[in-house]
Amino acid sequence: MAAQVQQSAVGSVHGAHDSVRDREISVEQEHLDRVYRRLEEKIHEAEFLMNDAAQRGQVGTPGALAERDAQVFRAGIHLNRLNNEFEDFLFGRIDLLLGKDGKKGPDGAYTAVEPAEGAVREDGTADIAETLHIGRIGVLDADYAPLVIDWRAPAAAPFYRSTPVDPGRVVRRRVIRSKGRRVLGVEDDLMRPELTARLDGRELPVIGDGALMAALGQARSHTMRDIVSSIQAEQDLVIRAPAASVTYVEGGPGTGKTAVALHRAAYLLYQDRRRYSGGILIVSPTPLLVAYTEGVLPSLGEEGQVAIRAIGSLVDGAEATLYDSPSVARAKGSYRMLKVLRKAARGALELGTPEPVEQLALDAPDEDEDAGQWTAAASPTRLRVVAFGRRLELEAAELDRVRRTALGGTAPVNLLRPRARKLLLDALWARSGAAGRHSDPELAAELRSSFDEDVTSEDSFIGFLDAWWPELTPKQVLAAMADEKRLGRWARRILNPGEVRKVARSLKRDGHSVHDIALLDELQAILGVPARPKKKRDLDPLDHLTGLEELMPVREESQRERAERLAQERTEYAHVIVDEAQDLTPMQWRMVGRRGRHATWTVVGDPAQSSWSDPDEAAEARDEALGTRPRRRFQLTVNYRNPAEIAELAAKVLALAMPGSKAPSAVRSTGVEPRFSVVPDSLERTVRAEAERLLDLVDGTVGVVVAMNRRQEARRWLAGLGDRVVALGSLEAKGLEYDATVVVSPAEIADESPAGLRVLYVALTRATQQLTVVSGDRDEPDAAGVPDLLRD
Ligand SMILES: Nc1ncnc2c1ncn2[C@@H]1O[C@H](COP(=O)(O)OP(=O)(O)OP(=O)(O)O)[C@@H](O)[C@H]1O
Repeated sequence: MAAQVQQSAVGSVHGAHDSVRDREISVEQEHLDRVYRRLEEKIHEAEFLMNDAAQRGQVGTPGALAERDAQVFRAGIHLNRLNNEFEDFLFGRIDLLLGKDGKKGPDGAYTAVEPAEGAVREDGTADIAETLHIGRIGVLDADYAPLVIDWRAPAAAPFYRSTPVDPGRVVRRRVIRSKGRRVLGVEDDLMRPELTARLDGRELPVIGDGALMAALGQARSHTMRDIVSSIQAEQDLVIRAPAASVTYVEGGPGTGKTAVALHRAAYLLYQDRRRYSGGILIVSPTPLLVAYTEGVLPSLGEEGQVAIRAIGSLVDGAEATLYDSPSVARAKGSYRMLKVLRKAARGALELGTPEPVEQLALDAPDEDEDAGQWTAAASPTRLRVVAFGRRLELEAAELDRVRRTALGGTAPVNLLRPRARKLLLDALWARSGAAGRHSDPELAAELRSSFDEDVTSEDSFIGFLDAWWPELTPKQVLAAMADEKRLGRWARRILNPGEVRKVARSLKRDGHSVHDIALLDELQAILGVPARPKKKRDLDPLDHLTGLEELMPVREESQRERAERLAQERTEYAHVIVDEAQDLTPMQWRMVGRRGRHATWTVVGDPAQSSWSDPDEAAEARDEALGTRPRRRFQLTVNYRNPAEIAELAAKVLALAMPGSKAPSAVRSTGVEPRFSVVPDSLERTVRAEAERLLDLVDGTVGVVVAMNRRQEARRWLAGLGDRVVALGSLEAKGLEYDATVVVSPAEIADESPAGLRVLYVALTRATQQLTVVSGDRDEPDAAGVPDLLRD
């Protein structure tokens, strides 16, 4: 295919400059054409090999064949997806001075890549010795020379790590913007502006003001974009950090923690696909953030092995749909709940058989309408059986004793049932008087075993055991806790009476809160699941992964379906990434910890944005979940989201919320100051008018953030304004961003919970361009409308 030279989108006002830009675009276009020609060749090869292999069966060593086929076949898949989905398959280029690669760092990237001696002449001139193109996947030409280097390969690291302060061999770093097969533009950053560098005898041209600024200024949609073409050096260090142990990342709002976490998942898969076939779990705070970030991994060519799940969706068959008030959340999230649950799981046994058992099973997702009510047939208080022709009976006191002894075991409650059964038989045997009948131990044992058989085959015994030691499900126990008196008993000296009342009331509601999900998971561990005959299931292709087989399921099952299926089947993962980690309660840390007992971890968060009121307790739980694995700590310091004007305002709240902590520095300024608006009469009219004004000003999205208890009415305020604008409760705004935001009543948000100031800090840091703060009386605005909380 002939190279197509594309016209620059920029007009010709700038004359000579534009012709240089056009020439540079056409240079990149030629390269992209070569890449596509090569990909087409590979897809043909792949089809040929596939057909050939199908006709002739396996030839050669299966591993080697499969590996080779997989490579070409993967190229085919990528080509299809490139044509359909990717806007910028090839996105970067670096022009390098002559040099020798230095030492490899622990992450496999070259760390000390300095120019060779003599690469820069004394007069400040130098020649470009090597040019590398960077893209979403690697492509080699027919001679195995790289046409495109995968962004995750060590050789691509200088594209991200080189800075004017520490340029290494990189002279010019170029971001290429393309759509499908068409190059649309280029943006250059000069890493060594002091040099006069030549490429093929011509001076190296530099186009544009840098790609980062161009990316940051773009309008936002309701889905996050990948940042693969503009990852910054400090972020790249985190993405490529070795997987072993725990990678711990802190950074203020907008420093790219979520973006980095997602790119890290893609990087880890690239590094060691086989190891991570055990699955990567990304835990996100809200379903909104899951929906916002879901597209990033597919855009990086990865999805199958990564499950992104909200913290309220980690337990299959239960989904968080409700919010708890701060005081209920505080009780349910705290470590104290562990003791309450242990007591409840044991206490629930005494309540007898829940009715109907199946309807409340944890794995019956659609049938939990009764979760708030505990309808039980009372636990039997007498056991009557006939054995060896005699009637035997155990009364309430004896049954109680047996139950207490059985519960003295350390196994999960449901797994103690065999022990309880054995103790019942012992008690009945003692009553039978048959114990001393034989002195010969063998005969005595025989007699006992026929006694046991006699008793256990009786319907009355079987029925009794089912009612007296029913197999409990987590949902049943949680439902049993909705009774205030009962909960009061189980939580004596653990929760105060006010907490008992509120927690019990919250459990009466139809549905579960995000905090209930962690309780259900804990109960599952406390109760245990008795072994059942395993269901036959199809062979998991990942169990026998070789290059080719890995790709086969793509045809029968979409990547997404496969990811969902695997996510459901999996209970433990090879790597766990926790986003917004500062928000996890102790009980949630326990839940997440159970999913990564043998995993390596990446934990990203910002203590200043924590909505959990007791950070010390949460830190203790986190340390317990992460165990003694060594930690590698990183700090992200640059705010890519908020313009300086907005970051400065938010920093005032940070100073109140966490005195002494440092806000990240904003990377850009827009000259647009935040706007302050007071409510003259109707809050609804003020907010709606402001949202309309902002919708006119920005191309992308507008978020209206209100206190949690106003979110329903706020949705009504905005009715009919279209889907570019959304209303959010303050806790729902976590991790999201909008072109413009309206923050309604800082005082209301701050007063809503003990962590209210930190929640307000989150709300104020969501905007990429414009922020309006609307104040009511409670905010005590000054003459300029600035609320008390945001004044100097
Ligand atoms: N290197 C980068 N190039 C371009 N955009 C970037 C870069 N790093 C971050 N961003 C953008 O900055 C914004 C903030 O990123 P992200 O949401 O990952 O930050 P965060 O640290 O998780 O923020 P928060 O703590 O507020 O949730 C996003 O729009 C992201 O795409």
